[in-house]
Amino acid sequence: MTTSASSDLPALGPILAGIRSPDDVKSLSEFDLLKLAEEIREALITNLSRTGGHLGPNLGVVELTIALHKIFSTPKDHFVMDVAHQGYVHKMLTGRADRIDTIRTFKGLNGFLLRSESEHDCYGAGHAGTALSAALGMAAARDLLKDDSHVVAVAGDAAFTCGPTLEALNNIAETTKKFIVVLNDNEWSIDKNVGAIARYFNALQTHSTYASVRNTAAEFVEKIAGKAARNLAHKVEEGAKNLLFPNVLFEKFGIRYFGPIDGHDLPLLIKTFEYLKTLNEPVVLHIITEKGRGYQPALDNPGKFHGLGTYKIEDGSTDTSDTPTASEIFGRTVTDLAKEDEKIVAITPAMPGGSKLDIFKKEIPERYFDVGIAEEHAALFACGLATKGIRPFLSIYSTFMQRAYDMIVHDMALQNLPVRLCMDRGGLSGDDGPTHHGLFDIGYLRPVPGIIHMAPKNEAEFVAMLKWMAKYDDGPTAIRYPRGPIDGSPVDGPCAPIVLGKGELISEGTDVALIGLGTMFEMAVETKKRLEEKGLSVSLVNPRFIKPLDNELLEKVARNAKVVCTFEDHVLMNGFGCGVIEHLNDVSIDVPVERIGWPDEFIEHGKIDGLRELHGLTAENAVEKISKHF
Ligand SMILES: Cc1ncc(C[n+]2csc(CCOP(=O)(O)OP(=O)(O)O)c2C)c(N)n1
Ligand SMILES: CC(=O)[C@@H](O)[C@H](O)COP(=O)(O)O
Ligand SMILES: [Mg+2]
Repeated sequence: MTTSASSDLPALGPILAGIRSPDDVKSLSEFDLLKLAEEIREALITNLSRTGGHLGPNLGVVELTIALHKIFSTPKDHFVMDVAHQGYVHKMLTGRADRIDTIRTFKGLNGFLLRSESEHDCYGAGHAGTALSAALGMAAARDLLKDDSHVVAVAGDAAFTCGPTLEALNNIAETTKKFIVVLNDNEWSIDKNVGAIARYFNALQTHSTYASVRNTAAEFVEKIAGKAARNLAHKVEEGAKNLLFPNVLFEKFGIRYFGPIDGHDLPLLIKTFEYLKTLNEPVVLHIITEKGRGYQPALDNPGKFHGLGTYKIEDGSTDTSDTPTASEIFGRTVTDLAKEDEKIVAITPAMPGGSKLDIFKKEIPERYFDVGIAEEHAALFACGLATKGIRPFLSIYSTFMQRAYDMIVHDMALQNLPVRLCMDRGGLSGDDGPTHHGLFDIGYLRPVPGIIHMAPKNEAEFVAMLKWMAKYDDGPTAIRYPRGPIDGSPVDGPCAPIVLGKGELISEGTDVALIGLGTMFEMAVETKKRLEEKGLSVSLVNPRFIKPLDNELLEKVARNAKVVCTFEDHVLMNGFGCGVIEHLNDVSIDVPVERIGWPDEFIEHGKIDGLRELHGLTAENAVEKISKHF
């Protein structure tokens, strides 16, 4: 393997280093393609050990992606990848191999496909379930425009548990002819895939007719690729299971099913795509792959290596921290609460590891529900439970909660159902970038009548709020908390009791009123210190509640201030600060309000501190904005 001349270049093998565009893939011999696959795996394992990323999913699609670029021609043809976290190989084969060591780093390659990053990225993603619908749109446009491009949607087995995927399946056969779906089945979501669809796919792999169709499979390959391919028969028998296995699910959708075949058998994949390309009907190719293929630590622990930070190549070990993450505090607390209250249940849409509800699953499995990648269903399911007096804690990342917004309004709030919405990754998420930053939940929840929305400033308050939510049965409650630790300022003494709609007045002053929401309270504390060094008298408030706002406390500090400043890990548009401005206006308190928060734009990927500095979420900037009023 070629190592870079200097440590700042990616480690690329000679064949991979020579790939400047997919055309370079097409000119390679089968032998070199197999070598290329080895070099891509080396490059993924080596470079991602330094940057982190979605190693497991990408190791699973090396042969698939090579075969796609061997047979099809982007950007004329279109590859639409579901979630697109498995797009690193595609990036390397479309002229970005020399930047693979920048993946998910500031100003580096995005961790998902991105239209603005390359003409070969026809569609961006980050959230699951979008590929088939978007690809169908491209196919319909192709038919209208009468061009002859091919559209290939690549979706994992878990993506098929996602509502929009099934909505697309319902439409494909009535909308277009030439359309290829690749079902990349590795039996894993982030954690083990769940539900009836996962079991159905598994049944296709193990169906007893496999043995009886071996000859048929060999004939199938001969039909695809001519007699020469027949000598691949032993490969076919090994790699191609039930090639012609009648498949109810897809056939009923009017989609011809092929597979399952070995998704790591590069010659077979190439021959199969060569054949499928000639068909003028919607088809699905079911391939069986291994998540983490080629790297034993990832094969041994697909959940950990789905997406991770930096790791040691030799054993896949990662740095650990003694400081618990907010998710760990959440998982532990809700599990302990559930041991005291049999009405408490936990729900996750396919994120037991990320939400740390795997703690709950282990200790109280009978009251734990993983519903698959199905946020809309998760919210409705929680509503149903709540009608019967059950106390559902629904954990969904803030960004994925956007999927369930109508259920929050139409089902939860309108019926005043006591569902506990636990929005993990509330705030900037960092590495994953704009598709994953949880920067809009205040904006989309604040207008909803009757909803309660909280944000804790530190661990003690987080636990206290969860305990309060466990008892509060008079309607929906929501709490937002960050990715990583919530180790804000240590509590001086026990956490003051949580009282609905009441914030905390930490100090009173006559010049400036600082209101720091959630984890941004820390920045308000630092700002207070700097302002006092300038001789100013500062009030400091921990609001605790976004809704209902503590109007009495807000009026008290605003009347005594020459300027108010709010701090939030959320966009400024319709954020917490807007609520403050609205109320002060409504009670005719005419005091200027400065706001520290994210600008009205999608924030790129990168490390949180660097992005805060870049976009002015700092105590320094707060002091500068406030000082203009004196
Ligand atoms: C709407 C939404 N919910 C949850 C996630 C988190 N997520 C990212 S990848 C993934 C699992 C995808 O599994 P699969 O489609 O089988 O692809 P694989 O990683 O196995 O290749 C999940 C749940 C997401 N990206 N989008
Ligand atoms: C691709 C995807 O949506 C998940 O893998 C996500 O990247 C997980 O985010 P965390 O790392 O914050 O759990
Ligand atoms: Mg999968």
